[in-house]
Amino acid sequence: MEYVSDKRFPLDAKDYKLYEEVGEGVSASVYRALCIPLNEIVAIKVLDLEKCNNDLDGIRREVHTMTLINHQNLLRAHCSFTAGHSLWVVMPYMAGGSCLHIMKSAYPEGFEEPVIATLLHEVLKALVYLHAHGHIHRDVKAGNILIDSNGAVKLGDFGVSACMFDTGDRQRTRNTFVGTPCWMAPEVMQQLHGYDFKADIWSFGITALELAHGHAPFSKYPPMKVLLMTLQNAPPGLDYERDKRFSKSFKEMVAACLVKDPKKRPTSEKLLKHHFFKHARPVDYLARTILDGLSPLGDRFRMLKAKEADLLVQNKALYGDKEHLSQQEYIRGISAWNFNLEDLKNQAALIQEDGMPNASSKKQSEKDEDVNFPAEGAAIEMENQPNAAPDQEDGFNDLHDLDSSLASFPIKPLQALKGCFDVCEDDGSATSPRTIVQENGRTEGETSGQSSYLPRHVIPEPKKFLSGSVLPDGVLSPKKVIGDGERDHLQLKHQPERNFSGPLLYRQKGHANNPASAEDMSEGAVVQRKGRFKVTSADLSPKVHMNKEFIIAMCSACG
Ligand SMILES: Nc1ncnc2c1ncn2[C@@H]1O[C@H](COP(=O)(O)OP(=O)(O)OP(=O)(O)O)[C@@H](O)[C@H]1O
Repeated sequence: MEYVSDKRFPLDAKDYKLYEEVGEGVSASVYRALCIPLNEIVAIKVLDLEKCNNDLDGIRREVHTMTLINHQNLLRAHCSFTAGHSLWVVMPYMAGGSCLHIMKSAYPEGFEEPVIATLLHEVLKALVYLHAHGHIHRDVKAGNILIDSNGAVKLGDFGVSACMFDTGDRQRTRNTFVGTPCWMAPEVMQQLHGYDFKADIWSFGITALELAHGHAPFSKYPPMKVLLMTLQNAPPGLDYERDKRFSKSFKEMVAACLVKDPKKRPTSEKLLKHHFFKHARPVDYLARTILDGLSPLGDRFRMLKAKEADLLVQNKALYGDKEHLSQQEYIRGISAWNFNLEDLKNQAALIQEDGMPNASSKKQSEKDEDVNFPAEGAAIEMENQPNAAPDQEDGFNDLHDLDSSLASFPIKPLQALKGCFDVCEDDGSATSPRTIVQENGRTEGETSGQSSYLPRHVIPEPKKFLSGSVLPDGVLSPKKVIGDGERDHLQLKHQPERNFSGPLLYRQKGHANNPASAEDMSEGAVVQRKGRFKVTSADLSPKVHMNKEFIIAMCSACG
């Protein structure tokens, strides 16, 4: 169902009054606000453009998608404009907040099945619409499912969405590594043949588990481990024993989504017909159940933030290790993993510690080889389903040593890791492209020989890498909780500069004459964004080789 709003939201920060902060994401803070001329409460996402200087394409895409979409289950932006050094995206205020925040506040063990069915039903309708219009959301997760005070559900955050109809550089984004690791489909991690809207179906299945348990599978692990576990282990699922409270149809629906072979996953349209969704109720049921008795969103957000800050300090003092920090970051609701080379090295060290070559890993490898994927949309008898791995779902099993995990990959393992990190083996080969036809029919160049592990199509043009600061110094950082006095200051600092409604145009510094830009480009191999990571391939710069050395060191350390 589509809706049309003919209200005209002003494009000037002076027409809005910012109230409390109600959410925080990778590069943005979200505030409750009043649109003064319309006397309407809205949410304003304030993106610090300076912090996003590597990903302006992503921001442009998000805002563009948010203004074009028109479906009751998708969060549509009213308008957007720049204010000072920030981009403001004005959108409907969803007073219940995200499902993740609701769980963290009141349902740490997850929701009851009728609530889950109702939530997922609404989200799936949004996916059907997006997919039919050629979009892949690429970041379906509880943190991006927002609820209004009347129970209305909207899927938000198009920060990493991609359009299937795009051509050229933008289509190439479907061969980059974007998303949040726990929710990321194996084929997105592998980057071998590109991926399509079925990646959202995998994330949808992971989100179902997240809503059922209060956290996503593997959420306690750092991204490197999540990658390996997703690729090597049987898919997570609901367990007959542990998840007795859930129905067979729920378990079947999850199992149908979490099939490693994307071709065997149902389309969103087909999934919508699954009998599990017969249990979905009208959305006011959500208002009467999970929203009932909750304190206002701003208060919840402040309390969660304070609690999590305490926990972080405690855990750092107690453990000081990455896994606990990673878990805490997940609890914060923004899954804020740092993903840089030093982190990867540290994470590799963790894997080595845990990765004991043992009988169970051998057993697992054999088990994985036997994996049978259920036919698309077919009913699955969970008892006989070899690929459901409920005991691994929370990562209880030790991670196998890298060697055995490599052996159990359904594809060439190093290829998968190379896919993850865009390792190039041979500079020279980059100049001898061969032509491959991808599954999706596109024809792309690929390097030959060993370098064919790295599909050439994932190497963006250098112009893809935005470099340096796009805006002058003195950027406002709206990340901290602000008091009223500070808020006025914040609002004053956000003086509108240019109107970014409609097609967004960003000033970009050319990198040719700019040494700092060249540096940025070489770092393009791993684009770090808190919360998600996006790995793209730059040219064959020294830093890319650092990645290669790292992978090789890691492989030999674990072998
Ligand atoms: N319209 C809204 N109404 C109420 N709360 C919102 C709204 N939009 C976002 N939020 C809250 O702010 C949080 C962060 O917003 P958002 O997800 O858009 O930021 P992000 O930087 O893209 O984050 P991430 O990458 O972690 O998903 C959300 O998880 C949600 O709790």
